Amino acid sequence: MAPRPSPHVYRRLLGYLRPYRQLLAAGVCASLVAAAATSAYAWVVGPLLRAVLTDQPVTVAGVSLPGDVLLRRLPLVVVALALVKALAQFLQGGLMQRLGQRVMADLRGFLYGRLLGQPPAFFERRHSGELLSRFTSDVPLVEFSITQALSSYVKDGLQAVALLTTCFLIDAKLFLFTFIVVPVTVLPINRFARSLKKVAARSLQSLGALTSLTAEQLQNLPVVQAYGGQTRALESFDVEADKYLGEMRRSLFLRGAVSPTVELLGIAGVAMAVAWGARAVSADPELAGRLLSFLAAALLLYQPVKSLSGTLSQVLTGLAAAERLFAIADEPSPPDTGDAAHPLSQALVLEGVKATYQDGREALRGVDLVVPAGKRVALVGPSGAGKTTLFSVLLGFLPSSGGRVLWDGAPLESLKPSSVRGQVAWVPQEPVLFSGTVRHNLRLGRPEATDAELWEALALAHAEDFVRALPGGLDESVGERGSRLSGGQRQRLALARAFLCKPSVLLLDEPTSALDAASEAAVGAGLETLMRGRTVLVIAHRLSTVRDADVIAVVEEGRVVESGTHAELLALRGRYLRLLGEGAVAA
Ligand SMILES: Nc1ncnc2c1ncn2[C@@H]1O[C@H](COP(=O)(O)OP(=O)(O)OP(=O)(O)O)[C@@H](O)[C@H]1O
Repeated sequence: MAPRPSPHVYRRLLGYLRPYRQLLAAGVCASLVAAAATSAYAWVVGPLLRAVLTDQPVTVAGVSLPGDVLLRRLPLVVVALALVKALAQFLQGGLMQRLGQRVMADLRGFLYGRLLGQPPAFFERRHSGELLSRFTSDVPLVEFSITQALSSYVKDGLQAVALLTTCFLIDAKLFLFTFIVVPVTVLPINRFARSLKKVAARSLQSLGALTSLTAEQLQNLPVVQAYGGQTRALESFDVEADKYLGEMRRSLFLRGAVSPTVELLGIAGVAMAVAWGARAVSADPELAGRLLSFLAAALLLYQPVKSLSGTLSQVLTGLAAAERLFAIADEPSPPDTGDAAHPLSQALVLEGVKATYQDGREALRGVDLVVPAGKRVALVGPSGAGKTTLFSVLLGFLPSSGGRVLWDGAPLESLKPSSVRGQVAWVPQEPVLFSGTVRHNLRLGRPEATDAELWEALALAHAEDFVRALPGGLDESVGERGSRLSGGQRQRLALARAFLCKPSVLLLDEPTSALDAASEAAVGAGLETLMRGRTVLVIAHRLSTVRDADVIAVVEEGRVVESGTHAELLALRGRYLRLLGEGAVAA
């Protein structure tokens, strides 16, 4: 999807403020107080300086006061104003930061939620490193631009408006003369803004590529090292890093140029005011006090205007990042709607099922298969035949491009995908564990499971003894991807997790490789218990599994080419026999 234009993105970001209207209102109030206090400085500075420089009585707010009274009272007023301003700014900063943080937490949660709903095909098109860079680089940029922008736009914007109004009220003619330059500043800023946004988008893209490259090389470092690929890895890193540096150089140049340009134009305006004012004062000495207040207000304008122009460049970078975030979040995800799937009671029937990957490869070319409820069907076939693809279709990860899958007679598309997955337990060949405790890993499919249920599942998976022997028991941490457990132990935890889901259908990619004989026996015993009484579709790697199956389906080139019992298929003396001869199924 093409990135949306930025006004839309900005409006969309502002939409995230809606739930926090009160916080925003409180922040704006605090800013108003701070802005009023800043303007009041300008009003008192002129009379104060006049009282210091001359002996004559000075008029403040229509009251004529002698110089010594003014000198006694005005410093107290200045301190009081400073106090009010400091307090208001402190409040304003805190409130706006809190608001920005909440908005960003919502945005981050929204993005993550959208990612979690995407099918595997979405992730195949993107590098995980690139997606990570959205969280690690883009989200903080948006966050910074929102918190900074809110704070600065409200605080500095109000102060600038208050000070400009003050200048106008002090002397309208002088105001018009001085600030004639203001519209002139808008033109270069606008040009800067457009170029800066383009450069920011390019540098973010470049950073994403750099993150992807680094993540992939580091994740697979042992292989990179084993093949002596460090130099090549470093070279490709340097190429990407140079690209990123080039984009950043352009971005920093533009960012650096905004503030000085605004500053230069502002100072030119003030210089003109001084020149004009000096001439006007010689004609009208009464103007001197007003001129001092005017200049004080104009100089006080310097800080908010400088801060606003700095904010502008951050906001533009943040907008470019937000555009990238929304482009990802707006990718359509398959809807989770339809009828609820009930436990399978009759059969799972596949009629001419076809499936094509995004690159156009047709991995299933018309699979016909009946999996009767409560029976075991073993899939055998050479590597690349389409066995795993079949599981992807059944789990709703890959839509079928032809044919039908019927769940007790109901087409799979008519059933709610999450309810089908609720009925199905998928045990992949390589168990997937997450860093966290044993309990955390077991509860993946059933977060509400009690400890008693966890122990029951562990016992059924033949994993109870080893978990009891762990110092922390259920609270023992398993390490990243379960690295603190053996392969067999990881596999048995994965089985216990499947038990907890109480599935009616089991999709099993039989775990055999990388297990020693003792582990294999334990895992095999757990598997046997898991399969008992359930409808099982198993990608078989062991002869015993194939022999025990009620139906064996031989898959080749995306089709079921033979099916029957072990004895029937042996008698056929066809593909099955040849597969056994080729060692596709281990003894
Ligand atoms: N994500 C993908 N994108 C494109 N093609 C794919 C993808 N996954 C698998 N394929 C292709 O689809 C075909 C079937 O693959 P599949 O993984 O289903 O085979 P398999 O029978 O499970 O093989 P193995 O026993 O080696 O795991 C293969 O030609 C494979 O290259």
